Amino acid sequence: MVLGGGTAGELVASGLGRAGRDVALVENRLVGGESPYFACVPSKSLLLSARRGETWEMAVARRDELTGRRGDDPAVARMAEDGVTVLRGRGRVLEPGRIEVDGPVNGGVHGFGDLVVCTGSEPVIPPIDGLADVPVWTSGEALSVPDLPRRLVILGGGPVGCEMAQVYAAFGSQVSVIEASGRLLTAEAPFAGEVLADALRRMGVDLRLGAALANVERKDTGLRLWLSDGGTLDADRILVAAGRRPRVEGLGLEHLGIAVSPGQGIPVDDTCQAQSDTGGVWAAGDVTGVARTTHAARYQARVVLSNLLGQRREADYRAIPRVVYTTPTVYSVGVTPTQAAELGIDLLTAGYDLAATARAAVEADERGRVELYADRSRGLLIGAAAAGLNAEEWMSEIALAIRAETPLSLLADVVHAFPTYGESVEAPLRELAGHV
Ligand SMILES: Cc1cc2nc3c(=O)[nH]c(=O)nc-3n(C[C@H](O)[C@H](O)[C@H](O)COP(=O)(O)OP(=O)(O)OC[C@H]3O[C@@H](n4cnc5c(N)ncnc54)[C@H](O)[C@@H]3O)c2cc1C
Ligand SMILES: NC(=O)c1ccc[n+]([C@@H]2O[C@H](COP(=O)([O-])OP(=O)(O)OC[C@H]3O[C@@H](n4cnc5c(N)ncnc54)[C@H](O)[C@@H]3O)[C@@H](O)[C@H]2O)c1
Repeated sequence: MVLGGGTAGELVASGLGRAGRDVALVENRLVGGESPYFACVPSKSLLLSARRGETWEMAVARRDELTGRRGDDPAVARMAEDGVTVLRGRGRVLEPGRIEVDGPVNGGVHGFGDLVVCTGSEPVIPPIDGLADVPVWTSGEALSVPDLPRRLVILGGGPVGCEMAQVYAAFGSQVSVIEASGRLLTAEAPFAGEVLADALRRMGVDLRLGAALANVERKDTGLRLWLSDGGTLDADRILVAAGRRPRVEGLGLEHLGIAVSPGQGIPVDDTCQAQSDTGGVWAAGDVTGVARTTHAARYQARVVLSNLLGQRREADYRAIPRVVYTTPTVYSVGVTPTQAAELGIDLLTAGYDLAATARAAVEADERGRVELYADRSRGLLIGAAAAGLNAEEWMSEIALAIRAETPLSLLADVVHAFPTYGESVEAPLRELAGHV
C-alpha cells in the first residue's frame, strides 16, 4: 500500500507493479503530486518564458500546456499499465495492516502488508496578525492561476520566494520580498544569496531583508503591510513562501507506533524504513524531511523499491544537488561553510569569479561565482556552491566528485572545454589540491 501518489509514491508503486507485486496507490488529489502540476514544472516553464521575453498570456498558455492543464488522466493510465490499483481519496491507517480510504468510488477499508508513506509536504502559513483575514497565495496558486497582480508581496526569500519574485517581476508585477533573515537563500553559502539579490534588484524587485511581516490590513485600495523594522508596503496580493512542512498529520501513524512531531518528518533509517512497532513501514520524499527536492524523492523511492524487492540498499545524501532555477542559477551540493563549522570540519575554501572565464566575456555576463569546499583532514571535496548561468548543468561533475570521493589531485588534472563556464572550477581545484 503506497499512501500518497506524488513523485515518490508513483515511482514506488509503478516499480512494484512492474515487478508483479500486488500494489495499491492512495491519492486524494492528483496522481503525480506537486511537481508536475503545481511546483517544479510550472515554475521552470514560467522562468523559461520570462528569459525568452514571452508575454504573460503566452507564458500561462505554455505553462498550462506543460502541466497537462492539471489533469492526471495520463498518470492514472500509466499506473494501470503498470498493474497498480489507484484508490482515490484520503487514506488513514486504522490499525496495523488496515487503512481506510474516504473516496466515493473505491474507498472503504483495505488491507496491507507493507506501507510506504509518500504524503509530501504542505506550505507553512506563519501566524501573523491579519494574514488569515486576507486572501493569500501559496506557490500552488501562484503557479496555476492566470492572474498577474500589479503589486505582489512575497513573504520569504528561500528557493520558492526567489523563483517567484523573478517570474512575476519579469512579467511586469511590482514585486517586494520580505525575508526575516538578513539575506536571500539563508540556507546556502552567503555569496549565492548576494549574487541573486543583485540580479533581482536589477529587475526592480524591492528586497526587504532582515525585516519580518508584523501585521496586514485590508484597505480600500488593496492590502497594507507593516514590517517589524517600521516599514510599510502596499500590495494587491501576498504570496506566502515561508517554508514547507512534512505532511504527517491525520495519517493514523500513531496506530503503527510511529512518533511524529509537528513540523518534523517521519524518521527513517538509511534504508528509508521508519521506526515502527510493526515493521514494514517505509517513507520517501518530502514527508521524510530529509532532502526536499523531486530528485531526492525519486532517489529515496528507488531505495525503498530495492529494499521491498529484496535487494538491500542504503541512501547516501552527501551529494544531492539543491538548485534555484533563477537567472543566474544558484546551485549547491554537499555541506555549506556553516554546516562544516557546526560539524567541526577544518574547511578549505577556494573560489573563482565567473567573469574571469572567456565564456562570460562571450555571453557578456559578468555575474556569478563558484566556491568549492574541501575537508583538509580527509583531502576530499565535500561541498560546492555556484551562482551562474546554467550552473545546474556544468556543476554536476562536482556532485559526482563529492559522491565518488575523487582525489583532489585527479580532479585538478581534469580538462574542461574552452570556452565554458565549467573551466571556472579548474583554478579552485588546483588551489585546493595544493593545500591537502
Ligand atoms: C514552488 C516549488 C517549486 C519546486 N521546484 C522544484 C524543482 O525545480 N526541482 C526539484 O527537485 N524540486 C522542486 N520542488 C520540490 C518538489 O516539488 C518536491 O520535493 C516534490 O514534489 C516532493 O515529492 P513527494 O512525492 O515527496 O510529494 P508530493 O509530490 O507532494 O506528493 C504527495 C502526494 O500525497 C498526496 N497525499 C497526501 N496525504 C494523503 C492522504 N492522506 N491520502 C491520500 N493522498 C495523500 C498528495 O495529494 C500528493 O499528491 C519545488 C517545490 C515547490 C513548492
Ligand atoms: N528548485 C528547487 O529545487 C526548489 C524550488 C523551490 C522550492 N524547493 C523546495 O521547496 C521547499 C520550500 O521552499 P521555501 O522557499 O518555501 O522555504 P524555505 O524554508 O527554504 O525558505 C523560507 C524563507 O522564508 C523566511 N520566512 C519564514 N517566515 C517568515 C516571516 N514571517 N517573515 C519573513 N520571512 C520569513 C525564512 O527565513 C526562509 O528564508 C524547500 O525545502 C525547497 O527544497 C525546491
